[in-house]
Amino acid sequence: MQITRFDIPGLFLLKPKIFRDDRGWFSETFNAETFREALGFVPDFVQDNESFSMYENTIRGLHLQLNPYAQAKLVRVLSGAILDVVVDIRKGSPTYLSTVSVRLDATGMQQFYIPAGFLHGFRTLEDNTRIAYKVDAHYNAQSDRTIRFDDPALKCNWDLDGKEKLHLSDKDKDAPPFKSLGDVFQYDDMAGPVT
Ligand SMILES: Cc1cn([C@H]2C[C@H](O)[C@@H](COP(=O)(O)OP(=O)(O)O[C@H]3O[C@@H](C)C(=O)[C@@H](O)[C@H]3O)O2)c(=O)[nH]c1=O
Repeated sequence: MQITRFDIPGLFLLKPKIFRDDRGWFSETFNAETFREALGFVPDFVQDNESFSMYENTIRGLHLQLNPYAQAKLVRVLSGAILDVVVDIRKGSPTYLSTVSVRLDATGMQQFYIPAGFLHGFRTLEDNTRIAYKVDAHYNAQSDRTIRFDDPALKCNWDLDGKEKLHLSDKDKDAPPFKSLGDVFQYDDMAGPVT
């Protein structure tokens, strides 16, 4: 498994081994032992999610679940492509409010590991984009929060030129700014494994 690290410790881009032959290919998309060997820990994933977006420039996010339902996520693309965007919102983190944008696509088969304590969202880069992600805490509607994807206080790079027609849910269109959230995550409580 190939691992790429970022300026924010704890985020990883993983590229599992792909076995190609005359029929096509095979890949283990998650193996707890391989994950442990690569990163030194294994998230306790409890839920697998998929979403399908019909249109390019669909934006989902920025989302989080409050504790005790805060989620680490392992995101990959099954068809199409996304720009995945995260923001470190762990108060006291050396990289507090730093943000990373990373392209994931079906052909690259990259997987993006995002620890708990981050805002997460993505923009589809193609029509008919389907993503799959594992999470280590169950969905909890009462803990679910959304923050404006284009909040200027967050400086996220969505790689937009302003001319695109964006597709957002009503919830995401009406999302409040980051400052309304308050300090919901403390770095000392959730620094997580950094390898
Ligand atoms: C996320 C989620 C949603 N739902 C339901 C609630 C709602 O009726 C419907 C659609 O939910 P949403 O509009 O929140 O779906 P979506 O905008 O795709 O939300 C997702 O966005 C990405 C960026 C994330 O990071 C995820 O954690 C999640 O927040 O599905 C579940 O039943 N379980 C879940 O785990």
